[in-house]
Amino acid sequence: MSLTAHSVAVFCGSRMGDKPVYHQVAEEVGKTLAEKKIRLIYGGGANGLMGVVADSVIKSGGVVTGVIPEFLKTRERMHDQVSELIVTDSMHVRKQIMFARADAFWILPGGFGTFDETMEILTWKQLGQHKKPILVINVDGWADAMIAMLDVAVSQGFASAEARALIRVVPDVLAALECSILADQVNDLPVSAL
Ligand SMILES: Nc1ncnc2c1ncn2[C@@H]1O[C@H](COP(=O)(O)O)[C@@H](O)[C@H]1O
Repeated sequence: MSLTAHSVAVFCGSRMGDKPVYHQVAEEVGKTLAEKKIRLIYGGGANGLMGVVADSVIKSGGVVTGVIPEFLKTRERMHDQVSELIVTDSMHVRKQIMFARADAFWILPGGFGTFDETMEILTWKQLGQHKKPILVINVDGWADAMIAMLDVAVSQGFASAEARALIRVVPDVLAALECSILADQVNDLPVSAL
């Protein structure tokens, strides 16, 4: 028997990006999570695509946990309408809480912070620290270059094909949902391990 995730961490931009389709898909992600009664775990800001996803979940009657470090409360405009807001004293603790609370990770268009979060969650999986699904929603090819970089690491002998298979690229939100199946999970990482 397979179970769909109860909570999904969405990593995406704190900016809007340059294409309307990014905004549209971020809204669709929020609506879908709310309709499927899946809790959104995210970075807690109201800016950019992050804010769009959170607003969309809230508008559709869903549940949102925002996790934001104290030092980013102003810069990322902390969202004050979320169901649960966790303010951390560091970026590391934010990442740890988001990791621990999520059953799966969805990656939407974003910038350097999104890349960092994606690589970290992928490398933790490569090191056997979790088995949670990681899905890149490749909206209008935004992730092509990032995926190409992973493939180059494999072709140059720096990563295994097995490790490359730990992150999946999907075309849309529906596919991400279908791939977000609960896997056996290794115990959550203690903060001290980061
Ligand atoms: N180095 C980082 N590690 C984790 N998360 C980060 C880092 N830098 C920024 N972030 C957060 O990621 C999201 C999205 O950032 P974008 O650069 O807009 O993709 C944001 O909440 C950052 O605080």
